[in-house]
Amino acid sequence: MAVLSRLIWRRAASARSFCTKSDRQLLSSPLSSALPANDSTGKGRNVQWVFLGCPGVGKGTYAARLSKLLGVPHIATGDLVRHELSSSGPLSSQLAEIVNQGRLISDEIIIDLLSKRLEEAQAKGQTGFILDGFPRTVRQAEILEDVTDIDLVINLKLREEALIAKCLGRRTCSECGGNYNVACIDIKGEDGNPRMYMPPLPPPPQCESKLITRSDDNEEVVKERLRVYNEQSRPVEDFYRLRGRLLEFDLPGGIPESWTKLLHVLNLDDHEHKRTAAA
Ligand SMILES: Nc1ncnc2c1ncn2[C@@H]1O[C@H](COP(=O)(O)OP(=O)(O)O)[C@@H](O)[C@H]1O
Repeated sequence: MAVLSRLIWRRAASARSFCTKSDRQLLSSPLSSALPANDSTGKGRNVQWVFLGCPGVGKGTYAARLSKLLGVPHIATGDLVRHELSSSGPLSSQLAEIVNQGRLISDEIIIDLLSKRLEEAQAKGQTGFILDGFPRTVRQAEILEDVTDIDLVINLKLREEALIAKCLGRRTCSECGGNYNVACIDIKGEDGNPRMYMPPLPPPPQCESKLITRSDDNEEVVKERLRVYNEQSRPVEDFYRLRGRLLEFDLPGGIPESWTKLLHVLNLDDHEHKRTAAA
């Protein structure tokens, strides 16, 4: 196991006072001490952001777009877990059982997977990241807090009926890895809530026959994941709210509309214009 993983886990497993100063320096170095490729924070490094939100809300979609825009890696712990599942390594069957029941895998395993991914980023000289799907428990948030200086936490929000439909409509192309959604969500406005319309995101013709559905995207498991989110991950929102770092974002509709609004609240509309003009 990599040094960082060992140290982070030792940190997680022990009391706060356990770590020596040199441990602390080692712990934080992969995330924040290398020279920045692009200092977009004024802190001598690139952005270190987190996406929170229920299953199906679109964390992956918007985190991937922002990471491209800001030139930082998009690190999704769900992808790290699925990669491990597909590797048929020793952990694979243990993880499959947990994921397919809609439960969370242990803090120890997820931190180990994340540490390895962060070390790869460090080796490439990357100083920022957008995390998606981590932290999911208050304990994970505390560990992250000890080793990084998270700038911003974006909490994506959508009505529950839309979340379930979106999870059930998710498809991935088994060849190119592209993500699509076949659900057409149209919830009429009532009780002061506006109408919510999210058109499908259909695959291109060459992917149509190669679409696969995640094994945990069936109704029973999605409902369990939502229950687990409310029980174990909702308190993470309060963790960051209390620290003044939580940005609440209600998705207004489909991707074009939501992306424009998100860039606006993040003060990044200009960034997008410059990038499009330079392309
Ligand atoms: N931070 C984490 N802690 C524990 N388990 C995790 C974490 N991230 C991902 N997982 C596991 O991987 C599964 C898939 O994660 P993800 O793709 O992020 O799903 P979702 O669509 O529910 O947001 C989760 O249901 C959980 O079992």
